[in-house]
Amino acid sequence: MTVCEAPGKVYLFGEHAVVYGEPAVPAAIERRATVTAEPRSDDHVRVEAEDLSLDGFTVEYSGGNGDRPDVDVPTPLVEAAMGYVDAAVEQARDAADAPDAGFDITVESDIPLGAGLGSSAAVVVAGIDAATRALGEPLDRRELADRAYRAEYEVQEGQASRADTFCSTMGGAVRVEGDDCEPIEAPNLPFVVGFDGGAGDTGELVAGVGALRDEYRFAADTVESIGDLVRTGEELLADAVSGGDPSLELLAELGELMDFNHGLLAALGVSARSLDAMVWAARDAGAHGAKLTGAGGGGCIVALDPSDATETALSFTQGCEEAFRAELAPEGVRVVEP
Ligand SMILES: Nc1ncnc2c1ncn2[C@@H]1O[C@H](COP(=O)(O)OP(=O)(O)O)[C@@H](O)[C@H]1O
Ligand SMILES: C[C@@](O)(CCOP(=O)(O)O)CC(=O)O
Ligand SMILES: [Mg+2]
Repeated sequence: MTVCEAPGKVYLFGEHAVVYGEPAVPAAIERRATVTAEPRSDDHVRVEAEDLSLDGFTVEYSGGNGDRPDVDVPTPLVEAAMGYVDAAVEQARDAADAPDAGFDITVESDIPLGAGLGSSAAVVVAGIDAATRALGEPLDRRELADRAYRAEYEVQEGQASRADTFCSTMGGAVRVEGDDCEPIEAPNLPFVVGFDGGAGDTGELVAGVGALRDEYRFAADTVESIGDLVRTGEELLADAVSGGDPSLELLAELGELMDFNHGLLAALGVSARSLDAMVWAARDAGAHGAKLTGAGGGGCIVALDPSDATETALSFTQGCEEAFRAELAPEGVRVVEP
């Protein structure tokens, strides 16, 4: 039995624009998805994913030949829910050259689903790592990140960047621009997350931005402006002391860019009333800056505040279901010793 856990992430800057080749800076946070993989003697894959519905469900299906599970829920629902785990298993089989490998898989996660904290990437990264290790074919982290990206790309029908999967694999803060992915040094940023209890559809939201960008020159310019903003933010981070507490001046400058980034994302149509309400509650409480994180449409915002004021204010904000401090996760995917 092999158990691996991989972190979720927040975007300091650059989501959506990163899909079109602009740079982005996500940072891994200490909320993790844990995947257990146990090889089976047959080619079946049995998945237990308690978080996927209120009651959870278990499905079993066979490998490689397109068989779908026989369960008591509509097939599109199962496929939507199972897509990422399925794609992770396929990548592991391919990497280990074991097309008929079967697994018992268990997924547990404290990353809310579809809320912009990268639950899908964490599940895919931890899943591929656990399954390849279970087959005795562990991957190096670059290959793991690459295969996890391919899994997300496939499930999201070509609408994915490498940002989430690379960040979840490596941990810490990373910079992604097209195929170019590098860990970067970053100070210990005081992230506070507000979660509205809802979710957005990543594929649909990415497609919406794509359509605007195709239709209007000014929408394409907005995407490019996000890229300019990210480059400005990167310079600020490069000048900061890595690992230490950031200066108030740096927080103020990063916060201003986060506010700007939120405005540009809202212009691209991916914010929501609940996200705007949480962003304003954070700013009113004295956060240095606040923005939605991830695909948007609903889900989470991220604010910068070393004090407790933002977390407290968010917890009293109508429409905010949960507020929490998100510690930077310096370590990416890792094996959990039983
Ligand atoms: N705990 C989990 N168990 C199984 N699948 C999960 C889990 N968490 C996330 N997923 C998969 O990831 C999908 C959500 O991914 P996505 O829409 O990209 O949102 P995000 O990555 O922002 O959380 C879920 O619909 C599900 O398929
Ligand atoms: C919108 C996007 O930039 C980030 C999506 O993040 P999440 O899946 O909502 O956590 C898409 C991508 O980069 O693949
Ligand atoms: Mg995702």
